[in-house]
Amino acid sequence: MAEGEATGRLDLPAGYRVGDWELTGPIGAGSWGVVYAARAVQDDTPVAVKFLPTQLLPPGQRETMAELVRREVRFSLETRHPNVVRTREVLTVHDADRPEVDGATALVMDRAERSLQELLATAAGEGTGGLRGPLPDAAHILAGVSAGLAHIHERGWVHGDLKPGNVLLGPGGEVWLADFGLTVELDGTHAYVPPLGSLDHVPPEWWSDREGGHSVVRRTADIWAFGVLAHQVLTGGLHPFSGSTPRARALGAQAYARGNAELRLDNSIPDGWRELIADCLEPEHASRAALGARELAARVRETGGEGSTGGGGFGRGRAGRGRGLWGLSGWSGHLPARRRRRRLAVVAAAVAVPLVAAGSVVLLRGDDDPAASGSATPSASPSATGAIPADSDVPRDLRVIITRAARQCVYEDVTPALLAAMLKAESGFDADARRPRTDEYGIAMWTPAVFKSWARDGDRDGDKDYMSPPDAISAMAGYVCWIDEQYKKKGMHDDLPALMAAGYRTSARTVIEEGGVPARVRPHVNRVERYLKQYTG
Ligand SMILES: Nc1ncnc2c1ncn2[C@@H]1O[C@H](COP(=O)(O)OP(=O)(O)OP(=O)(O)O)[C@@H](O)[C@H]1O
Repeated sequence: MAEGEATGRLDLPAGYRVGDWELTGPIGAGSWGVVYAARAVQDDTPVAVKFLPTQLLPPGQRETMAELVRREVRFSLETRHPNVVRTREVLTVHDADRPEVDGATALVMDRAERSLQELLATAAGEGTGGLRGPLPDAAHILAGVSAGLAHIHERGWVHGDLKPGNVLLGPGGEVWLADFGLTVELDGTHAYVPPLGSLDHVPPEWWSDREGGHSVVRRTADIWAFGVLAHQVLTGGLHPFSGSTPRARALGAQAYARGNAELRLDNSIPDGWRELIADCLEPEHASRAALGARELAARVRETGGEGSTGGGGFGRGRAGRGRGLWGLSGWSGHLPARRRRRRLAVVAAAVAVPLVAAGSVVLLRGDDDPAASGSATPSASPSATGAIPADSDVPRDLRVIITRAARQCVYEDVTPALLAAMLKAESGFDADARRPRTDEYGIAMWTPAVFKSWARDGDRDGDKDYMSPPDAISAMAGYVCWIDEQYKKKGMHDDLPALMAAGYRTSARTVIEEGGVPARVRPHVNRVERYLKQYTG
């Protein structure tokens, strides 16, 4: 696509009032919420307000999303612990002038200075020549995370999405776990969740153990995630499984779990920490279960020489420096590798799955998704549902991605078949497609500068990349959905697929101003229509 549009995201001005809180500026957006910095009108207390808009979703998604919001609200309000971010208030926004936020849930939280993810990114940026070291106050951070985890587990919950992005660092050195929309309450020892996760932090069994399209989630998923996170914190960001992409690292973890590879923790990690991380990264759920979060927290404190886990000291050198950082086992630079554990070949029999961002949860139907199996819905024809027919030329691995992306849109005329037809016309489904002359790249032919406004993390690997098909297609769906809405607002209800294809090639404004498909993109739109007809019969 060659022309830009203003972003369709929530865009609230500084000074915007929500209850007794006044926004001061945006902080960032996750997959299903947008976070703003704010202050108390009465006394300037700094807070962060997370907006969770459910009201614009179609009924089916809205219900699921509302359930996830209820979870986040319930857990946030029920929990009081120094290592869990405090939610001060939960509000519903009433603002008829701003439909994009009217009816949204707003969580007012203590404001962090940054996330652990940001700290790791800074550390990676500062490392030179590939040299990395432990984060300052690594022991303090890990003590806080493990104490928060122990508290959550003792309440009968699983965090489900433990990763550096969900660990917040407060202004006074506090370490807070955050993001509970995906937290589940266990029913006995496990719960069932949609099969999604942050690829870098899900345990190996996540890939294999499903029931009815859902995965079992157990506390040991959090323990695995902690092991990965601890390795990252102690090495300035290195993942315990090598590989240049999350998927490659996940494959490494699976090879290790099957007994085909050794666990190779970074040599720079001292022995005490190595033992601890290796116990968290036991390949089987059952052996991981031997390490409860409370014991884990005690071992972290002991290893790191941390006395308490509350606030204080972060960034000021209280914890970790000198005696504490490398703890009782001391710093040893390049110690001999930890004793090799014999790994039995395992077909993962037990499962634990971190939950992931709610936006994705809403969209995912799991393995019962017709697109996932490549087959059409048995009860409705593809032409009626807009599903991608099983015998089409749409590559199998793209079908589920396209279907999920289409479901992100509240409007039923943004169908998987339409997105597939557009992708075929744009790039012929070629993930490496390039048109440097017009600055268009990847499967959805995004112009990088335009992609920035619409970027989505479709594969949940932590970045938004226009060359990644899941990211590019998810962003395409969001953009097309927005274009569709613009037409509807202008009373344009006819021939919407053609108008959407034209808008994607030019812009919604151009199409609206010209009152239809601009002549210069007519050949392209004809192609989209032809492919759409093939897919819908
Ligand atoms: N209480 C807070 N104080 C300061 N910043 C916060 C707070 N809560 C969240 N943030 C920041 O706001 C941004 C969006 O957070 P959010 O929890 O919505 O999504 P995320 O965790 O980044 O992504 P995802 O939801 O996809 O996992 C992030 O940069 C996060 O660090």
